[in-house]
Amino acid sequence: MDERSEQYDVIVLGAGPTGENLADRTTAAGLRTVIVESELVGGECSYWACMPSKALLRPVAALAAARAVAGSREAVGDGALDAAAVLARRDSFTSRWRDDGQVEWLNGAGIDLVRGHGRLTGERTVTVTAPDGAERRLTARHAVAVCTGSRAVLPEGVPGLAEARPWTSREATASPKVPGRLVVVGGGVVGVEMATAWRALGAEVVLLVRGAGLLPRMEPFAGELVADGLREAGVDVRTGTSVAALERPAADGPVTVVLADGGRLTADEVLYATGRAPRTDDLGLELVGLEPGSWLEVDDSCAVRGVEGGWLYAAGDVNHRALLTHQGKYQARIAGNAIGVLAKGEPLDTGRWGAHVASADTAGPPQVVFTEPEAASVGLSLAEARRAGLRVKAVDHELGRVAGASLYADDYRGRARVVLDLDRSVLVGATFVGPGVAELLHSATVAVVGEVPVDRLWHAVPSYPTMSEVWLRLLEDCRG
Ligand SMILES: Cc1cc2nc3c(=O)[nH]c(=O)nc-3n(C[C@H](O)[C@H](O)[C@H](O)COP(=O)(O)OP(=O)(O)OC[C@H]3O[C@@H](n4cnc5c(N)ncnc54)[C@H](O)[C@@H]3O)c2cc1C
Ligand SMILES: NC(=O)c1ccc[n+]([C@@H]2O[C@H](COP(=O)([O-])OP(=O)(O)OC[C@H]3O[C@@H](n4cnc5c(N)ncnc54)[C@H](O)[C@@H]3O)[C@@H](O)[C@H]2O)c1
Repeated sequence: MDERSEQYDVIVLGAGPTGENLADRTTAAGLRTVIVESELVGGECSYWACMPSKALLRPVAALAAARAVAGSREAVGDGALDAAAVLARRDSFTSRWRDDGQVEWLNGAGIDLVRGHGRLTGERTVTVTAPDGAERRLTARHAVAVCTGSRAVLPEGVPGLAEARPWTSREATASPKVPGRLVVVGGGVVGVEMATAWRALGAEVVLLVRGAGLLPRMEPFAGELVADGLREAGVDVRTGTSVAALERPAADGPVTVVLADGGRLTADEVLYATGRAPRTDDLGLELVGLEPGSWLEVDDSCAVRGVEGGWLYAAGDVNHRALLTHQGKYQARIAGNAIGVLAKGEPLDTGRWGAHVASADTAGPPQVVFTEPEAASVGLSLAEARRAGLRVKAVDHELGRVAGASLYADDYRGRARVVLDLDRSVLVGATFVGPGVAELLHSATVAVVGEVPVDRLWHAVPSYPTMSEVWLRLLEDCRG
């Protein structure tokens, strides 16, 4: 070992939710672990993604819920959200972009923190460049885990895009003020959530979607009901619409969005919500024969494929298996435990649902889209199940016909679908769309991941009168 290097058992690059959980697991396994962070401990999720976006969206749902019920509707009247109070609450959820609380957690968990940009400079070796340019060399006895996440990606070849200084998810979640007019490009999760939030906070919002509908990875009815909700809230949703160019002649002036059909829109800000790219461009990946800037391909224990000695791991967004905080944390538990077991010289548990296999990524991870209505899904959509060659049928039910839903909101509108594998009589997917469905999802996740036979699910009795009684109707049709 080089005398100038500091030796650890495990080095974790990136202190987002994935890196923090991975470091926690390896530390719990008795391995001395250091985490390297170039920005804020807590990562994208805490400061520019999940937490601030959900802090902006929760008041929208709370007001909608009050409006949906006679009696409370009269109490809130036509009042708009108090934007200043919502933004202040968002700021408190991001700890005003300070990470002292999370650093305290690392200290308590016994994990060392080194601040700066980490880069591989040899086998099991990382060099960290601090903001002042000082360098530290760290070596790992057992593993280096890359948990560096992803950043927003802007499309290439759109004239004027860079000069227009578009918002990405960072500005959309952290803006200190409500723009008067906002154009959102992209009908994925970031696009629909941020259109929902900023519209409710008072912006005029146009949502431009190049495809035929919103939320293309979910069942088609999810995108349709979310589009209805956005339109009812006053968002101008335009499908089949592409941007040809942007013009922002004055740095502090408005931006003009030129559409492919020749139309023009003027806005104060334009948000590009067009997907993510891995933060692997300056990581020294070439040292291990990998392409800088690529997603890191891993096996089911999150070990990076093709690296001799099996010492390099990648978990969370950076491996592109499932760009969700809960899946990153799940992979972190799997990979952290795997590193711990291998360090003891013991074998991994690699069966389909083994302790060291991130099988839930491939079964179809759960996801909640916090729009109004909410959309929640787990497992495969009907189309995905068919593409996978399964013999399936979809069973649908209008949620509003369930007593719990009709109590939840007057004129409740929502839909549930389960996808039944006819050969095994288990559910392989479920989708719920409607106000307040987020908390319904975990029951479906347990059913899908547990591969619980429909005849046994029949004995899982939902409480009356909750929305969960939709399970009774769905299961009746599955059995019938
Ligand atoms: C607007 C928005 C809303 C979202 N909402 C949700 C949601 O509600 N629920 C959900 O499950 N998911 C949500 N996501 C996705 C979620 O944010 C990501 O899946 C999650 O942050 C991934 O965690 P991670 O730890 O892999 O990466 P990150 O959170 O990106 O953390 C990576 C960390 O690595 C650091 N880093 C990068 N390179 C280096 C380096 N070379 N050296 C040192 N440090 C480095 C970064 O500074 C960062 O702190 C949302 C995403 C966006 C954009
Ligand atoms: N509630 C949640 O769980 C949540 C919330 C936000 C983000 N996320 C995660 O973060 C990730 C990133 O979200 P996202 O919405 O940025 O990405 P996304 O991939 O979900 O959606 C991007 C959308 O932009 C469209 N697009 C791509 N290039 C385009 C272009 N040049 N012009 C117009 N449209 C274009 C795509 O067709 C796609 O529909 C997602 O994988 C998501 O899972 C999760």
